[in-house]
Amino acid sequence: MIYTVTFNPSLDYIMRLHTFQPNGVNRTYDDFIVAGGKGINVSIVLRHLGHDNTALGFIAGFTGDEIIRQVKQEGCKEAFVRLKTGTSRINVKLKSQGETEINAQGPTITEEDVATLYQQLDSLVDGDILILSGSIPKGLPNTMYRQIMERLQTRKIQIIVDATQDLLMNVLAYKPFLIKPNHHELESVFNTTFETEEDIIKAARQLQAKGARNVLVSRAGDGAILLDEHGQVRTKKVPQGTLVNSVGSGDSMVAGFLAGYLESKGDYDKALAMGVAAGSASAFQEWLANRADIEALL
Ligand SMILES: Nc1ncnc2c1ncn2[C@@H]1O[C@H](COP(=O)(O)OP(=O)(O)OP(=O)(O)O)[C@@H](O)[C@H]1O
Ligand SMILES: O=P(O)(O)OC[C@@]1(O)O[C@H](CO)[C@@H](O)[C@@H]1O
Repeated sequence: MIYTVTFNPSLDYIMRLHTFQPNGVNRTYDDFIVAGGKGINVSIVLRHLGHDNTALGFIAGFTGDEIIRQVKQEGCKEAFVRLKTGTSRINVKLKSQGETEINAQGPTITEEDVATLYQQLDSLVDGDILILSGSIPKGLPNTMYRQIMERLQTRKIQIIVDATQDLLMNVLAYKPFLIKPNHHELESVFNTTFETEEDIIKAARQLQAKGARNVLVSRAGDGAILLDEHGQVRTKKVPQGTLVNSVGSGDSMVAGFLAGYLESKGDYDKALAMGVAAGSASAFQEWLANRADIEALL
């Protein structure tokens, strides 16, 4: 079974404005609200691709109810821990001349809530796949994902981590199956700016040396680079298309990569191709791509 964990789900409020003026009254010409949070996006795209999965994580308040409704509507199973107080966050995505995102902090998660998630994770068995994706709310340590991996280390569970900074670096010793930093996240890990593709590969190699089995670096409109567990470096350009909404394209890439890997029984060329196609298919439309959109780009 495939499980995703989203510690900090959201409703994404996508607003389109002709121009965005700070300190003024701005009005949208189009807006909509969709369930979000990285793990949830991965769950939805996996489901769109025909892969059953269960979304785990923490949900609170009326926003949480709407997130659950949408997750179920998309056909995903869910077993979110319902928090007793607070509300799941609303993240604002402003699309005008550029893209501005305002991601809220999210509700407080108590030790008791985390213990409930641990109990759920204790039921995972050999062969399961777990995706830990996105930020964690204030108050939780940046060792959170590492603690989960430590707890599961005696079982043969493939774990994918999409996180930034210490939350990501702390898991490497536990040999995640896949990590997917974007190139800006990789730059900030190494506190540098990449000039060439070779610079990116060098940095990704260092993460592999620290334990990550596969490193997939996404580069938005410049495609992606995969350093696979067999020592191969593969690059992929994006297909032609018009950017409509890039929110969730990285998560779509993770879902596409995993689906491609599973469907091809471990062929990394196919996994990378499906990952890029899924990322771009979502970037070229208002929301998360369907299987037909992804196959068309493949
Ligand atoms: N402008 C674009 N044109 C074509 N494809 C794109 C574009 N932006 C993103 N993609 C596709 O999506 C993939 C992931 O994009 P990106 O590197 O922006 O991930 P990310 O930063 O994790 O995204 P997000 O956090 O917004 O979900 C890219 O590798 C590419 O396949
Ligand atoms: O604040 P985080 O957890 O880093 O990112 C949250 C988020 O920006 O990620 C998704 C896109 O990848 C959105 O659905 C969501 O709003």
